[in-house]
Amino acid sequence: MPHLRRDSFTLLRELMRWRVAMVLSVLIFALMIVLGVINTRLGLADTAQLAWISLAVAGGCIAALLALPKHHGGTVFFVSIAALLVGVMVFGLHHDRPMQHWAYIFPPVLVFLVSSRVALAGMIAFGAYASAMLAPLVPAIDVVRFSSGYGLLVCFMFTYALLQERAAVMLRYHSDHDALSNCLNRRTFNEAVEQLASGRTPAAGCVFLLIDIDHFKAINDRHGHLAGDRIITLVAAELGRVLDADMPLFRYGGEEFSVLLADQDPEAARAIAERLRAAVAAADFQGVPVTISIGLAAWRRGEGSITAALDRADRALYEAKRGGRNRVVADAPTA
Ligand SMILES: Nc1nc2c(ncn2[C@@H]2O[C@H](COP(=O)(O)OP(=O)(O)OP(=O)(O)O)[C@@H](O)[C@H]2O)c(=O)[nH]1
Repeated sequence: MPHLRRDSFTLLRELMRWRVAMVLSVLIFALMIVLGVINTRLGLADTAQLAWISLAVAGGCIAALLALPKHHGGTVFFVSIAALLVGVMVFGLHHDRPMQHWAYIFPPVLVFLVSSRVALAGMIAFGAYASAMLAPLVPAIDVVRFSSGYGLLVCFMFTYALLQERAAVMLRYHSDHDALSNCLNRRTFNEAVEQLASGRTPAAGCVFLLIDIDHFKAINDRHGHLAGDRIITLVAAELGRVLDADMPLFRYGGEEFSVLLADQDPEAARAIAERLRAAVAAADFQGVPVTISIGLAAWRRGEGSITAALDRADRALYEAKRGGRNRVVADAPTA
């Protein structure tokens, strides 16, 4: 759907990032209280002080995360940590203090921020940078030890990020598609319509096609519901064959489909609808005669609401049914 940019998953990812940042901050806060108390009891003033400073930083992070909008908060948190880690490396070099243990935090931080491939490039670059910083400060064997440990961590984190990405792609597919017809589902349709209406896509208008299988109740009654299901799947496949890749097909309801033609001229849209109708009428559905009726309505930004256009398409579909079925009808303004 090139014209219909969908961003609910991006938003979800940003909200998850905020949640992870929050959980992490709270855990570090709790850990620092424990470390602060233990170090104070052991009389280790320096490390206790470090724990109290970290406690204050974690507390500040929690406050900032609560104050920032959730879809930015997590990103700001992880970008700040990544910048802080680079700062720590530079600080270590300038003060002759090896800081390699901090470098191990970088891979998980990066994995929360960017895609697996970008994270891999970033992790390698940071590892090389940290090793180069370490080289003048410690014996060569310690640089080798650090690089080996860090390299292993990179392998694990990259694999984890790849798995996460794969799971997200599958989850997204299943949440966007209808299991019976394999078309995009009604939720995706609603989201596409909402994005068009709110101007979050470059498209300035669209044509809706509402498609309904004719006499489907009779098909179910005569051939059984399983055969009915099979016909829904086959009709969807036939419609998909006629439509171009940038013409999304949705399962709108039971035996109803919809097509959203972004920035399409109504005349051309009508020709597409005719091609769909003719293709279904000519196809062989395992000996069952199947036809479809199509209602069509155009919408342009600034010319009435998008739901009113959908309503017009629905009324045009009703006219197609009333006119004898197996036909395309455009509503009056579109025609
Ligand atoms: N097999 C099957 N049937 C479904 C599904 N969803 C809806 N139906 C059936 O589709 C039928 C739709 O019937 P109606 O809305 O009365 O319309 P129709 O018989 O297609 O007649 P017209 O639309 O007027 O041509 C109902 O009997 C529903 O039970 C489904 O997923 N599978």
